[in-house]
Amino acid sequence: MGCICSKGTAPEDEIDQSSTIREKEMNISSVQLVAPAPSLREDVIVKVGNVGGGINENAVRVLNSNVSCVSVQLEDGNKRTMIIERPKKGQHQRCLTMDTARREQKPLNRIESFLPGAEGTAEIAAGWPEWLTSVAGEAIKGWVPRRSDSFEKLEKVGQGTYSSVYKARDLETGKIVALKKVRFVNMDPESVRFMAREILILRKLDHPNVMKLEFIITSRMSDNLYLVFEYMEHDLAGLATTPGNKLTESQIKCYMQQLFRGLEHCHSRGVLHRDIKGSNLLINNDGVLKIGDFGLATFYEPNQKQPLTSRVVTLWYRAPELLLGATQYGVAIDMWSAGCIVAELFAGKPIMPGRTEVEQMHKILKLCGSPSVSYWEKNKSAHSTSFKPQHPYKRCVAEAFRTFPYTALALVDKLLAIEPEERGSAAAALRSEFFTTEPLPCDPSSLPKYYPSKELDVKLRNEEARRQRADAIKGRGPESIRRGDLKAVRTPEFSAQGQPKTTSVSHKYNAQDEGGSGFLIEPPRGAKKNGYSQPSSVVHPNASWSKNTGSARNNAEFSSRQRIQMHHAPDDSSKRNDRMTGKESTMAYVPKKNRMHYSGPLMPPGGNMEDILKEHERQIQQAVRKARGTNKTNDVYDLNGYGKYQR
Ligand SMILES: Nc1ncnc2c1ncn2[C@@H]1O[C@H](COP(=O)(O)OP(=O)(O)OP(=O)(O)O)[C@@H](O)[C@H]1O
Repeated sequence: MGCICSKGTAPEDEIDQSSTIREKEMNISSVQLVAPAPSLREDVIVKVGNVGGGINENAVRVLNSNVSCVSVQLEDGNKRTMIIERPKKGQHQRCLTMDTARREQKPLNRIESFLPGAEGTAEIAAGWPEWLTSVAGEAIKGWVPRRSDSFEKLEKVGQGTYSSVYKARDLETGKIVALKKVRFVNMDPESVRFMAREILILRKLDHPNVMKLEFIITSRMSDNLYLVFEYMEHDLAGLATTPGNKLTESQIKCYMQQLFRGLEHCHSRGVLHRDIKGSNLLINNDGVLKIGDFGLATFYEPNQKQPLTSRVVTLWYRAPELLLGATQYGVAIDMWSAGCIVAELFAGKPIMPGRTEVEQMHKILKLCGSPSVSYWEKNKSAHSTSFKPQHPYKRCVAEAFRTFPYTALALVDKLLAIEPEERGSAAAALRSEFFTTEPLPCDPSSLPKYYPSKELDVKLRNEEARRQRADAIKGRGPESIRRGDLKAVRTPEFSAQGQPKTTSVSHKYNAQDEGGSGFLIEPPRGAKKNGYSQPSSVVHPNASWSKNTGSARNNAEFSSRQRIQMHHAPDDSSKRNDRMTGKESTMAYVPKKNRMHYSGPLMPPGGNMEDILKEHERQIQQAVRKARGTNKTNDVYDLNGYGKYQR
């Protein structure tokens, strides 16, 4: 049993300094979800008891304006947790209370369900550290943090670019969970905002095929932040590459059906994932697939004018329009990635393992054919000049995948349409013959139980194999062609003018007016400055991003020319974040002949793509041979075919 009160006017300026809450018993039996009590700080509550309110009113005066959830002892002897809502101008201040007994009966972590969401006035920061509430208040609104000592860490199970993932036990429920420890350096507000975007998006989604964020762990005293998810034993990349594990057609259909269902849900909630790939498709021992890692996801609206960044999606799964620098795009980019995955599962290897953006685009054109003249017109950008092949290519999807079952080929053919509009929606994919004809998708519960087979497990397995070949291998192959280098980068979106947003830290996230991001334009999540470790796939146009950096260089439309300038006329003093190590390194001038380019459209405008690619491949081959200490052509990549898995 609890109560809700609404009493007394509280002008906004007064509440900023302190808050007086009065509560009056009312029946709010609809309150189901109750937060654990946040710790009570004595300096917060100066008076408990009647402070001038009417009869039967209890009141507390709260001094600290950041505190919005307090625990108090009422006159009737009951202990109560009071969650303070800050009123809008002219509105009454309200507080919500619930008694301890009820809380103990139902120790849930969410309080959002009884907050008047429609009114949007609640601002809850119960026990959150200030660095988080001040920057990411909206993302944690209505939630209270779980305490770290309520989980037992078991082992590390994943290492992402931005996080470490641990298997852990929830000591309250005994359930095994995954703790994703988010890395921040210096608590930079920008990296906190990127993380907040991920949290906001995860909270908006609720579907069996989408990873659910269950809790967040932190405390007032802590700099750490853990996101708590259901524990998933596998990921699709790991399963697909487990030796001897050949998926049947109906098993592939089962996984892909779940992928498209999850995508359909994300898209219906206005969320683009922007990094669909096998290692982000997590699978549990019941065969349930869930889309994970929403670190690159964004809110979008079909006709939104706000440009989005094109520097998203891991290279092998990146749609051609993104490679061409599109800043207005939609669900079709996720559909393209999904098409690459369907084909990969049937082919048994990634279908377009490009090492650079130029090479990726070249592989796409070789497989999917040259687009129409109007396509180039539509996607006119500095990039398109570089990418446009001199000779038209014929589409050869049907030929390349002739061994695929007919319905799979038809689906892949549709999803790998060069024109985004032709790829259709996730709902349309689910209605396709692929899912409706024999063999039908099997039931997830009928899928075999596997040994843990995450990308990390595969990495460890491969490392072990490499060690065994140690005699032949002197050192490692060029870092740039390892899969890690193909990672997309977490980037902010751009304001309509392409200017860095100057949103103040107290500005609330608003997917509508912020063009989907709601964050300041600052170094991409991953750039050294913002605290996340540096991701790998891009060279930033402006190596030393800073808050005051001019807009043009931060513009989503920074041209390939700018990147070309970085490669071809590097300033000795300029620095860049090393894509492989995450460390800042000086970009020294290298004589043109010996320079190797691993990322980004590297061609001067008007360059001959075929020649450059040939030279590029020759250099990579040479480097691989050198690294392996052998002159024999290595088996790392089949440069004419589809290549082998590299992890
Ligand atoms: N819920 C989970 N259960 C088990 N393992 C998980 C879970 N979530 C993530 N992992 C593992 O941890 C790895 C890293 O997680 P995630 O992809 O979310 O982090 P990231 O820092 O965004 O990584 P990336 O660099 O791939 O974007 C995953 O590839 C996966 O193997």
